Amino acid sequence: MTSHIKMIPELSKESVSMRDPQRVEETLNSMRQAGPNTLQVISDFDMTLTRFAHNGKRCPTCHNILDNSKLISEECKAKLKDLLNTYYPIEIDSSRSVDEKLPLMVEWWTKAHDLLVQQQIRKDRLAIVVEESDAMLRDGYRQFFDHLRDQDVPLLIFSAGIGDVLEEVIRQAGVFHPNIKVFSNYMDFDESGVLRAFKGELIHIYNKREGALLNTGHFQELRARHNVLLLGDSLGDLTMADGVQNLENILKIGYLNDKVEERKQSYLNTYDIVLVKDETLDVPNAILSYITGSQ
Ligand SMILES: Nc1ccn([C@@H]2O[C@H](COP(=O)(O)O)[C@@H](O)[C@H]2O)c(=O)n1
Repeated sequence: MTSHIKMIPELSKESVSMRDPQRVEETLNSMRQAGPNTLQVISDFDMTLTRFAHNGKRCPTCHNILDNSKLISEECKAKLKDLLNTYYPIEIDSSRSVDEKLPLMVEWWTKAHDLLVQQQIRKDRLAIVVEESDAMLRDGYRQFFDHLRDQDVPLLIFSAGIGDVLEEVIRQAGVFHPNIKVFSNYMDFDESGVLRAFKGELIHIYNKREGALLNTGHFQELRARHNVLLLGDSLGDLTMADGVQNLENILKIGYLNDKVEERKQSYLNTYDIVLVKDETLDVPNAILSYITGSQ
């Protein structure tokens, strides 16, 4: 193993796999030399910044936080559960192509959002359902968020979840710092605070590239930050940095949470560092400390 990688003991964790450690070393070296002023972090949210499981039990996504809450009728809960049981296996099915999955993912998100809109969800109840949920950020989250704030490194959270719920999760954890920007599906409430639709273009798991290209203003503001640390948990997350201007170095870290054997090769082919069933932010934190010269 090479020297820079040795400097980051977390990369020797059992959960870590790398297709090309040499490339990881070279990228880390360039990013460290360029320093924190040239860095931006782009991260997915559900199952990337949040835990996939805790004590053997699945943790909820933003959608699941609402789906399982007291804001949803029993009948609607059953329908949302049916949708999850139908479409989640498709999302993680490595035998189907993205082209085949894409329309089915649009179908899932659209049907789920239509059901949520029928539930007359009140904006002022979101905080309480997040509080009562089992949502959990990954271990080491405080170090992750606080370090990026302290180093003035912008964090873009790019999520196909629900922006209002996501924001509430990080707000309640006390880490919704001013360096954070969120691209996600936001709820549209009427004047009495009742959900009536979702705003803007739908973001689902396979159209993050289009979402990135719609937000050129954000990437224009960050044009001097040509080094990117990208964190994701699906192959769709790999396109989250497609709007970055003057990209020089990108290091992609992928969490492989589910169907590990079937999917490991495709993750190794596309992510620089693959974290298998790792519920922590230890590796991203160690890499950030290294790049920003804080270790
Ligand atoms: N009705 C739905 C639709 C999607 N999901 C899950 O949300 C995840 C997307 O969010 P990211 O932050 O990872 O972009 C995705 O992995 C779906 O499994 C859901 O739970 N319910």
